[in-house]
Amino acid sequence: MITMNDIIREGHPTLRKVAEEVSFPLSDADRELGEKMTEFLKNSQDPELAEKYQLRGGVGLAAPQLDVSKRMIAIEIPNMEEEDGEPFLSTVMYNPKILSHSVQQAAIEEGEGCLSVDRHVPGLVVRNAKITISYFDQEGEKHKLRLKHYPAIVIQHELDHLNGIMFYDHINKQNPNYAADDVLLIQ
Ligand SMILES: CNC(=O)c1cccc(C)c1Nc1nc(N2CCN(c3ccccc3Cl)CC2)nc(N2CSC[C@H]2C(=O)NC)n1
Repeated sequence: MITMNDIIREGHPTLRKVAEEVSFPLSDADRELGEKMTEFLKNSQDPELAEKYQLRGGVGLAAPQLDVSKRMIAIEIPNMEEEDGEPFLSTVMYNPKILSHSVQQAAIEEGEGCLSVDRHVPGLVVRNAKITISYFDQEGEKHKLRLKHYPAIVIQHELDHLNGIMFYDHINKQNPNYAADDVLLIQ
């Protein structure tokens, strides 16, 4: 199973590389890696397993964070309403791509965290509020998805990892908590 030891931290060059597209049919390695990434996110959200294996909670993980410079991300966003219900979004995306996005921007009011960043970096990370993405699943089927607000932010954070971008690259240097009046602040 993937643990925090497998996650590379800021300063590691792979986090600043542009990752390579994945080819289909998937190799066994790429298929298995996707499954392990999902397993990590689920474990990280389970209080007992997170405690037992000292995992930081995450809802997204990109292959470059495991020192694998490939365009694949795992997303595991729990359903905020009912406990133990179906997750809001649980999938591994291969060769994900933003097709279009809103003019409207949004940011998580509390800022963003990253499993590859062992420090609290305060500030608003302003992103597109709504995005339309395409991606391929494990079977090579192409999907198109429209997302908004928190899920859209999570996907953009993970997509940034595929292009060597860290969340704090977006934070306003002069005033980290600056966001224009029309930026939607997400709880
Ligand atoms: C500095 N302030 C903050 O971090 C911050 C502070 C407050 C609120 C938010 C909302 C913040 N922000 C933030 N919180 C998260 N989690 C909340 C806890 N959760 C989780 C943890 C444990 C079990 C189950 C779960 Cl569900 C996991 C996800 N995740 C991200 N990000 C940025 S986009 C990718 C995503 C990611 O997975 N990061 C590892 N940001």
